[in-house]
Amino acid sequence: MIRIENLSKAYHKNQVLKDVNIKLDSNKIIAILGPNGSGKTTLIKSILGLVIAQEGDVKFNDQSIVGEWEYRKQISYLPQIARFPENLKVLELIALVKDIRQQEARDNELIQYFGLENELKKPLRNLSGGTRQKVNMVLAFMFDSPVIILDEPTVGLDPVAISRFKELLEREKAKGKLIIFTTHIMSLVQEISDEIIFLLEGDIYFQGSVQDLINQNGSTKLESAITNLIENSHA
Ligand SMILES: Nc1ncnc2c1ncn2[C@@H]1O[C@H](COP(=O)(O)OP(=O)(O)OP(=O)(O)O)[C@@H](O)[C@H]1O
Repeated sequence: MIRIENLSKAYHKNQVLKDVNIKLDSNKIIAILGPNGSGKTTLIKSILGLVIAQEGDVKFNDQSIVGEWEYRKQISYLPQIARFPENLKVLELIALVKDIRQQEARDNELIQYFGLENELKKPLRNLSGGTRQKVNMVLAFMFDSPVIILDEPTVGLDPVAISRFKELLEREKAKGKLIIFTTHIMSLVQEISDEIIFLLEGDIYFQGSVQDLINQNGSTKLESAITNLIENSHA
């Protein structure tokens, strides 16, 4: 579905992605992992066309995304930090995004699912951090997009909301979608991902299943397998 081919991106002298090659297929939940500053958000933004790489290409259904924007209608995106005008009310924000996208939306169902009924008339500046993230969840899941990209989706969410989020992801995957997410919470990765892509200093250090990573790095837990992976890479 998505192919990243020989992608290199530098911000001035800071080489963030180095000749990255990845294939991302439907019907999977894929976790992009790596230490702070390893290039996860840059990689995601390259898929979305928000970051322009110096070299390489991103193909969506075998077509290069360079100069294209129509393909974006097939992707839903939850950014790491969502920036919207603070005076907008929740209901107005949802209406605005629906208006821009012009696609059928299941916002009401998700508002109930995340218990946001009493927040709809509040301006964004009055929302708690977790409630903001629930609103972002509604925006990310309300269109029936074949690809869903989530940059640190569980930040600020309480345990009930996290459990609802996981349930939602499984349901979306069952529809044959491709779900890509980043997180620093290894228990979440172990629980829900089919595949891991591990980035380190702009290189792909590992791509495969959680079990393969654990087996390769001689540990029983994902967290220690990743620590071993990083330590071995500096050896
Ligand atoms: N717009 C930008 N201009 C200049 N440098 C940038 C820009 N965006 C990111 N960077 C740099 O690129 C590198 C990778 O950043 P990126 O946000 O992709 O990392 P990340 O893996 O998502 O990190 P984190 O886990 O902290 O979210 C960092 O060194 C960062 O400072």
